[in-house]
Amino acid sequence: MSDYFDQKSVIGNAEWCTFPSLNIPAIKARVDSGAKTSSLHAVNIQSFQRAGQLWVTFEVHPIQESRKVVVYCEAEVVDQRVIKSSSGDREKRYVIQVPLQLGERTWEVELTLTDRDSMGYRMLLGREAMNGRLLVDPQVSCIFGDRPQETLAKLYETPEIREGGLRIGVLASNPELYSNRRIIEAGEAMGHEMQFLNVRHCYMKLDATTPEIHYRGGRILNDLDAVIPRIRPSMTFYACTLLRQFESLGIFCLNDSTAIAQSRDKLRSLQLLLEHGLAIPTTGFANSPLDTNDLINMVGGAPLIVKLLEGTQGKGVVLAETKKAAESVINAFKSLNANILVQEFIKEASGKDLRCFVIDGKVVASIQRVAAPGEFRANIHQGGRAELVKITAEEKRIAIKAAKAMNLKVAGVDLIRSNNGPLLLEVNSSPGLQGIETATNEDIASMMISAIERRLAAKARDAL
Ligand SMILES: Nc1ncnc2c1ncn2[C@@H]1O[C@H](COP(=O)(O)OP(=O)(O)OP(=O)(O)O)[C@@H](O)[C@H]1O
Ligand SMILES: [Mg+2]
Ligand SMILES: [Mg+2]
Repeated sequence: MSDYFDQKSVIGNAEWCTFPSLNIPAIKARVDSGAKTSSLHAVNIQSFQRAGQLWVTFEVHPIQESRKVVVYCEAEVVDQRVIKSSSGDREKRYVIQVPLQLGERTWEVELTLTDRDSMGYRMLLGREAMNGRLLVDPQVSCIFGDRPQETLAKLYETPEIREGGLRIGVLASNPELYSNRRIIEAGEAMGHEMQFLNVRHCYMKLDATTPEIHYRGGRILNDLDAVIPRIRPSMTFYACTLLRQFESLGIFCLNDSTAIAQSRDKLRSLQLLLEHGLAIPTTGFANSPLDTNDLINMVGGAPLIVKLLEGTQGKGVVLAETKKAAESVINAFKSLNANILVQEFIKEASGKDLRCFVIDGKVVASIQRVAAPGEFRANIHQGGRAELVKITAEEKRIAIKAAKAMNLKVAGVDLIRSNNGPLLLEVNSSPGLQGIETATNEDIASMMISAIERRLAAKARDAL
């Protein structure tokens, strides 16, 4: 029996812990043998690959009820688990394994990372981490010593602050997406503080005197210098509301809410492009199936293209080879209440289109996408491949003009080459980086960051 007690230390209901590998000298943990795993309250969790392994970067606010001290951490991910929180929500969390120092002893523990700071305690010490080592005396706390305010102030005297760098939020949905990872990587390499902001985790306070945007857990985002929106179509409505709020707080958005909203409306965009004197394939749109026949004639008859207004990645684009097929497809979509447009088929494009990446009124890279054999859609998602292309001066001029017409600072402009010259297909407000960076070897992510630097430098000069 004496052996049993020799191997174990008694701890109280709360203890100060140290995580040497995370550079956290002191964090107060709630001891909870009712919980299996231990958790650390982390925000801005972003995953990345290092030497073939999944890693995460995250920020810890080690001091209770304060967000002033921020420790930037990174650790290898050892597992991902779905955890049911006390509120009953299921959340997928990263698990890391790090040495924990408590008193004189140090041992490896598993921690799940979660961005919800539970009232007060920044850490929960669960029973798995205690097994074989610790016994709990629930009546006392801080048996291994307290850390008064002065001690904490000393321990955290040198929080990492990047001088001169900007605070840039990447407003998106998936931190693991190539484009989002690249933008964060490029921003950090250029000395900025990059924060991945999940659209769904942002919420806002509309108020005449103190408008705010909060991030899940309560962090306030009002002090950002800029936001890079990378909005997936399904999140357009909510994300644009958030962007309007950022704009009203004076935070620069690389692509503003109005421009994004109108670029997501295919018909509105085509109308705008025409208003600016840009050529598009002849396009028809009608509300009623009664007008199908004339609609088909309007765009020059079959073969023709039918497009779902809400489609992306080529999914809602159909080629109808004959008039009969066109009628069936149009009427079928209509009967499902889907909004569609019909468009003249540019056969001579032979499954190729051009993607021009425009930043701040310049074409910074362009590729040609070539459809898979037997396919007319050039989308990479439909098996198309990207290849290098030299675009003409006219194509360049059209791409720049299209981005400008849509008022987009960053745009992916899609063109096809017809017998009557280049025609515009669409302008994307969150163009992907993977295909185009890989094919051209250009560092487009850094160019996006530079656009923010230029803009904010100009703003600062104006303020002088
Ligand atoms: N009128 C047309 N004539 C010939 N080919 C076309 C025409 N419209 C579209 N295509 C081909 O189909 C592909 C997909 O069409 P489009 O870009 O309009 O829709 P989408 O790709 O679904 O939208 P998004 O690019 O926003 O994901 C084009 O890249 C092009 O290769
Ligand atoms: Mg497209
Ligand atoms: Mg599009």
